[in-house]
Amino acid sequence: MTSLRFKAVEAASKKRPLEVAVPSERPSEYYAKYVFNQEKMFKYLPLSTYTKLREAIDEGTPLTMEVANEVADGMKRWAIENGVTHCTHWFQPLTEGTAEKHDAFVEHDRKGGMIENFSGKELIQQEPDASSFPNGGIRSTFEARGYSAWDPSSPVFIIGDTLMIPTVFISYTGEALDYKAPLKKALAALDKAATAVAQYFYPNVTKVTANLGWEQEYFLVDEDLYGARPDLMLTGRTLMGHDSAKNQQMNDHYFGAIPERVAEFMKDLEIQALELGIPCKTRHNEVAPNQFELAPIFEECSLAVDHNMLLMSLMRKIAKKHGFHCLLHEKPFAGINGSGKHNNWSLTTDTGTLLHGPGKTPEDNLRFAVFIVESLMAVYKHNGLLKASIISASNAHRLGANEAPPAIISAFLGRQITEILRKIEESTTEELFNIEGRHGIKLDIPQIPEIMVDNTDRNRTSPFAFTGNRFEFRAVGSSANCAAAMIVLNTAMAEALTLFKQRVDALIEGGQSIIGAVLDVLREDIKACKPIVFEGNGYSDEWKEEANRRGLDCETSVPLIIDRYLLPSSIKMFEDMNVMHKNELEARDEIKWETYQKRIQIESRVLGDLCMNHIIPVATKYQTVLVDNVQKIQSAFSTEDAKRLTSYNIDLIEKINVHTNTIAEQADKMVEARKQANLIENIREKAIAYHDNIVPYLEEIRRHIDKLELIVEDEMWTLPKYRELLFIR
Ligand SMILES: NC(=O)CC[C@H](N)C(=O)O
Repeated sequence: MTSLRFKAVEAASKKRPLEVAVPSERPSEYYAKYVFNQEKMFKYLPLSTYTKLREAIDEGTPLTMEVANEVADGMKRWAIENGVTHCTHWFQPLTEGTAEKHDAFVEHDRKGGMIENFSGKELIQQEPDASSFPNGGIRSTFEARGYSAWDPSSPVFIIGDTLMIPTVFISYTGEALDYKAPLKKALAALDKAATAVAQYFYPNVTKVTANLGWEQEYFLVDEDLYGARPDLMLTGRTLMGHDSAKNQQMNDHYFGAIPERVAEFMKDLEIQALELGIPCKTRHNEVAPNQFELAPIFEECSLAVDHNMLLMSLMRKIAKKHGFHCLLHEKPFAGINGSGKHNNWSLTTDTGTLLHGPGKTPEDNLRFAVFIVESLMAVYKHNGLLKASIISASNAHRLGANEAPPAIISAFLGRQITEILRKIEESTTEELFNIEGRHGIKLDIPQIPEIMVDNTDRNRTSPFAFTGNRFEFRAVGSSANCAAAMIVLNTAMAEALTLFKQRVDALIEGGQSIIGAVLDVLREDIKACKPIVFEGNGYSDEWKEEANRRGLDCETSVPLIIDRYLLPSSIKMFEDMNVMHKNELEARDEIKWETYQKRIQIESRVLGDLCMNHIIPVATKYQTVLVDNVQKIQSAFSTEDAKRLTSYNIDLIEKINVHTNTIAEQADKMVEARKQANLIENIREKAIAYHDNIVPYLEEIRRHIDKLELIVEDEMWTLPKYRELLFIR
């Protein structure tokens, strides 16, 4: 069996780039080819239907069944022209993936034949009968029905022979069972709160949209090598593997020339993504060997979430075609960079103002300061909850090292913004107002240059960094659904702005001018949110101590971080902003604890198997070779010479013994610990037991395996090594 590794290495080394046929049209021409976008709506729908659908999209007015039927009819014509035979509701259950169940267009024509039909009812609502989606106890099996309902603001698209209809997924009793439903509500709450505050400065604003630009990091590993690593296949990460002598220390991969096989994969991916309307912009080698990144142009948040989910599934599929496996795990390899999905977040008004961007007038800059400071208030007040929104069994491995932020949420502002906030805080309203001749008053807030030198993503240890006209939430993990983080961030921002407005309005009612009232409350908040601002090295031990003193959430245990969804401040925020009720939050936490516990359970089982079926047998076999050698030397030489000649191998034999014994012993204890943990009924307690009692074994066992990897003869080692996984492409 040793040969599986070498066969895989050989097969992988022989692979050549798979040349991709590039469409004859330009990207701008095939962009959104498979999306039922505005252009297609206009072409395939009667004008009155088109207008009503646009109203539903822009203003959220519900569609009547009559209009839905007309829309379905137009969609069907477009779909059939593209060879489509099936349709499905496409939704985002709480599994981190997406779900679909295809139905063919066909129906009996009552004359013994078939017709192809697609009705408005099928478009707007389905009842996926599967009761097996995670529901955290909300949906008991006797009411197993869940509804999926079309969200007209997310465009319908085609994949292969199927018309994909993006939907929200809710229970029979109306609770959200997915990421999309609460995201939509969070965005609505944000729109309402941000519009009201933006109107202090720009009375014409009627809508505020949250933007999201994600950066997807990923690894590509040759599929043959992947197939020879049971841990990668079953857990998405390597549970063992000694460092490669060369890894990322030369910094020669980052932004280097893209390897040819990978370049063809990227080309293929981008063509298909563009055809689905994903505006791919950037591609490059990331820091770790065999690590890469793709980032599109930012989009409206909910659409960006759909596009990221879609992209992740395209990546997995297209990678296979090119003989790769795409790893989206946050930390597939120990000791080198992991993969994040930095979420660039900003707000824009329907009048075209970027609320997180500086402007030209002093009023613009006051508005800018308000939106920056209220973002900080949101992050400060809910820093523990924000951490809960990004934490998972896999992301926990990534945080705190190799350019990923630590498990303490803080915000980075940069020198210029800090200076502006200090000036506002320290000046009185009178000082900030300049009487400007007959034109009345002028605000004396310093100009902010559009390019802020220290606001690139230079502070890579900051989880929430201001980068010039947006915040970059860097803590989000590569495999996550961005919606989890975006639900919390947008809801927290909605709450911060609502509270801001309440206080400003109270001052205005008391006779203050608008600007004066805004300044007073802003000054209060600049002071209040200071503990969240941190410009230094997030990895240092001093920061951990300092953050603790500042009262920031420093918890590192995943099951305990998950608790933060049920803090009184979290429940109040979600309920006040009408995003989720307590029972929905409880259900989500149940799912999170269960997912965590199961992932650790799987890792622990896989590692147990690897120990028994690979590591110990291989090490013992090599030990026998050594023993054989020792015996032969002893029979050929004098006792004295033999002692000298065998001392090195005898030492190795003993070392192997120590490691294999420890591995066997620890693996037994790990099984015992699992048995104990499995007796626990309460899912939170069980997750805690897995975290406290099983995870340490995974680490300890790995340490001994990695030592053995250095001792055992290379030819005998059955599992592809880090150098092979990371450098063959
Ligand atoms: N260049 C980078 O920004 C590296 C980011 C890093 N891979 C992360 O985990 O977030």
